[in-house]
Amino acid sequence: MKTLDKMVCLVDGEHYLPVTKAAIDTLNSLEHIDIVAIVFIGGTEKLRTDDPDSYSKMMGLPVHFGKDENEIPYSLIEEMIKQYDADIVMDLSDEPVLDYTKRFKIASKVLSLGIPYKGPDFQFDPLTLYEVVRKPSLKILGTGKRIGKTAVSSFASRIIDKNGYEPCVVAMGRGGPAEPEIVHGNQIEITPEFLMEQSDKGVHAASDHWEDALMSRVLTIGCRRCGGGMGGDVFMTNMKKGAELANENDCKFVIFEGSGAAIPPIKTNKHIVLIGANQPLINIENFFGPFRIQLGDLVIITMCEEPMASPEKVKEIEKIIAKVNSTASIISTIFRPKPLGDISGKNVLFATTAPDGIKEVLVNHLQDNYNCNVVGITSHLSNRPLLQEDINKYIDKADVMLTELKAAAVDVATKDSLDAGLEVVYCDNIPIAIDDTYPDISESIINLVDAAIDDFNNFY
Ligand SMILES: Nc1ncnc2c1ncn2[C@@H]1O[C@H](COP(=O)(O)OP(=O)(O)OP(=O)(O)O)[C@@H](O)[C@H]1O
Ligand SMILES: O=C(O)[C@@H](COP(=O)(O)O)OP(=O)(O)O
Repeated sequence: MKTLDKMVCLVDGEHYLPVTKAAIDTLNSLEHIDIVAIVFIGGTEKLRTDDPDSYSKMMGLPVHFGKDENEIPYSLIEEMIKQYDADIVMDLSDEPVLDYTKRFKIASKVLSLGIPYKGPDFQFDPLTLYEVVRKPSLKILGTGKRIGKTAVSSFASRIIDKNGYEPCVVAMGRGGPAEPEIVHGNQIEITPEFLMEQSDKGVHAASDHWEDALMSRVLTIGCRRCGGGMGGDVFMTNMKKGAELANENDCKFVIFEGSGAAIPPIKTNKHIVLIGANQPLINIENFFGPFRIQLGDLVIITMCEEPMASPEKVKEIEKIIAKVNSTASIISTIFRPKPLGDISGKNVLFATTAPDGIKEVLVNHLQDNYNCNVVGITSHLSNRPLLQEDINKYIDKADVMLTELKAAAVDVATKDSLDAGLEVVYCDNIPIAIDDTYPDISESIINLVDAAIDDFNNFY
């Protein structure tokens, strides 16, 4: 049975008023729709009156106008949703009043108020947010794949753990398990041989929860997800079950980690949003980039160095974030590799998913800081045939396989190396602020955790 939807309609002056009125009457005649307000969003070509009273009289419903007829009244739309406690916004406007960018901006505002935004051939739905966590929590989400959510999540959980908050991480991924899987990263030793055993069982042993468990040594819960909508909702996930497991387990703070640009469908107290400086500006500034940015209490921009991004591009991204979300702290960062084992004096083959253009920087960092000799590097960890070629090329010269725990790290890199008698050492990626004008990353994370705990205590 359909419930009654309180609807706010967006109309313009490019439509002849009787045409708009006919559409409004059609909608209002449907039993499940109750139009509570109309917002006039611009356009003058067929507009005979811009007097709200006479327009409202003609429509037989309250019509609200913005202050400037040449601007889309975004705030007025938000106000009307709140004032009328609307359930849905229906867009009866079109070009030239609205273009794609303006429509995405309206969509972002409507979705962040938790209701759908609908037009003749589209509907965007708000995020699914299950209210299941019974502990203070935060989520880490991002604007794309491989922009550093796992690296930052591992870094954050280590800091949070070190400061005595007893965290656990619930991660979802497209290679995650059918049932949420608990990994006691704080208790078990995750060796290459152990990961091989997992991989031999047919599971994705480089999935994010294994990486989190290995890098941060805290309890992690691995979940799966399939599909990712434009606003970040997923088609299918077992993360709600994962959250319920976190409730039952021995931890006091929960970190939910997104996958690609998909957002954990769990209501949390605070949000860290990650943006890759390598991503096209259009995806950060347009579409549902701003929707994600506005969720952030802390926004971390990753990969803020050449060749991924020029200093000018990083500044531009910072400007976009500050415009969309003036209250969030922003930290621009780079990643540097940190081996989890001793590689000093060794000949190293390094396997990574980092872009080719940064290879030399990574090799120099490893050689300068870990007293090793990098005999080969492959950036093809996520392309099995090319990875195999690179491994064949260098394996005879190496004593150690140093690899990120991602993609084909276990089933190819670890397997080949163990077979060839090499030692396998896994490698973390550490976020570092690009200069000291930015807030300290660790301090910012701890402040956010404290704020999440306050928020949780106020609510309960
Ligand atoms: N200096 C660097 N410059 C650019 N990229 C780097 C650098 N160092 C590491 N990287 C890459 O950054 C990426 C971080 O990956 P990570 O798994 O943390 O991202 P993610 O957002 O969690 O991805 P997913 O959506 O798969 O969960 C890796 O591909 C890593 O190789
Ligand atoms: O399955 C997972 O855990 C992650 C990461 O897998 P790797 O790419 O690290 O293997 O995939 P995603 O979140 O991008 O869907």
